[in-house]
Amino acid sequence: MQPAFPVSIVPSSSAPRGSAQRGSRNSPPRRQAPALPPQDSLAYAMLQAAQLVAGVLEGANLTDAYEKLLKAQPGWSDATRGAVRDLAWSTLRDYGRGDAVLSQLVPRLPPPFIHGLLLVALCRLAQRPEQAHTVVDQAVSAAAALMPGLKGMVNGVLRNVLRQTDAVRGWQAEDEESRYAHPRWWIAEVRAAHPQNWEAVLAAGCSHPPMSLRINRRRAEAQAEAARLAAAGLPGRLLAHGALLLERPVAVGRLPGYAEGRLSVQDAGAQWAARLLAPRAGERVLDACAAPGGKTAHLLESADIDLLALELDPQRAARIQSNLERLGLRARVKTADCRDVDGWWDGRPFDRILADVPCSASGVVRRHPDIKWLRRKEDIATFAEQQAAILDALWRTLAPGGTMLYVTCSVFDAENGAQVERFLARHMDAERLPIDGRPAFQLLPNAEHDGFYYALLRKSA
Ligand SMILES: C[S@@+](CC[C@H](N)C(=O)[O-])C[C@H]1O[C@@H](n2cnc3c(N)ncnc32)[C@H](O)[C@@H]1O
Repeated sequence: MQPAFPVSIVPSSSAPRGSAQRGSRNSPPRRQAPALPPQDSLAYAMLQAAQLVAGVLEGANLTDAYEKLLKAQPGWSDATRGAVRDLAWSTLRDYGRGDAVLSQLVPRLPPPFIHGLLLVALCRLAQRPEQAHTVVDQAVSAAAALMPGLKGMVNGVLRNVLRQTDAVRGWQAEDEESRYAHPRWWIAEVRAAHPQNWEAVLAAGCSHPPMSLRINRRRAEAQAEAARLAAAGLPGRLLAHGALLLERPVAVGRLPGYAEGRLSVQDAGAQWAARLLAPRAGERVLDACAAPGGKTAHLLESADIDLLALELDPQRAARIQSNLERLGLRARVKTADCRDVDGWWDGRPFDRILADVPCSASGVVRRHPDIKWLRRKEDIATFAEQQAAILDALWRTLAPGGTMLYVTCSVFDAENGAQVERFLARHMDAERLPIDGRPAFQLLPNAEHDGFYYALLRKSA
């Protein structure tokens, strides 16, 4: 799968000098800071990606940091935005691979920017070995712009890597974290939960994610919409449950029909939620952890229901409203902690509840590769506690005979099967309804969809 924006960025020496270059002929003479490379150069994209990677190494959220950067750089071309994104995301997907090499070649941990830059360069060298010398030159230019005193070190390390390709392969193969590009504890969790498929799950976690669309059946017909997109150069395949899997990802702004609310971007795995909960016209439905509202909207597209959407984070709650407006849908949206039932519930029970709980996001790690670097094993128990509290609180608000769909985008058992087992042990009035003949529906990430877990729980009448 190709990245959304193929990186077609030129080396800095052949690029025209861009507006990012500091100083001008008319400026008064002063001590010159080293010039930034031109914006359309690989060196510039590497420099920006290195800063994003360095931020993550110090604990920053990648998506937030990237969005902040885009706001600060409104003049970037699509190519520059795409190149920076692709370099940063690819580098972070490669967890452990660069560090297996650096631990052999660099005696002391370099400053975060240089550490990030070396990781970006190593990832790019692995992706484009035929451009090895350009990659090294561009990495050195990036270092020269921000930390000129360390450009010789960057040059030396990367040239060493080029001279020792067999040794590099050996170091990476020896080390489990490098071989599977995931933290060791994570590998162990996946291996225990999915003994037959653990290597495929880890490989999917390092791949480029697919892009799927959800057709708004109130405004468009699936086959006709797929044909319209194909005619516009965006071919795709309709999957059995109605999701349209695009052959190639595309920027949302280039999707015809998006602004008109005929379609939304939603992973094919996430599109099972509305089908499995299957609300009927007139029912009272609660979407308890709703932002940004993808599943809320799908539920409303599928039936005329009375829906309450809850969300803890007020900024994220605002995104639900704007998504619903684009799609021509209506729901009551409330900012609330769904565990604080007395604070938001009017006492009228719900026929159906969607509990799409906060989780480790280990099933969508290829979209958020910073979580491989930031999560700790202990976080899983914290998520599991939070999930149990949410399930117990919501159960009070479900009508006798009603159903609750428990959803995570995790591949860890503590958040999935083990969580549901513990819930069933605590609630004698709960039974698990089989999904397609199985006790639960675990979708493992692959080329069609991300990783999700679904369990359907029914309250005794
Ligand atoms: C997995 S995301 C939901 C995705 C959403 N269902 C969708 O399909 O677009 C979980 C959401 O739950 C929210 N959340 C976390 N704890 C919550 C709580 N106690 N009450 C309500 N919302 C909560 C998070 O802020 C986050 O937006």
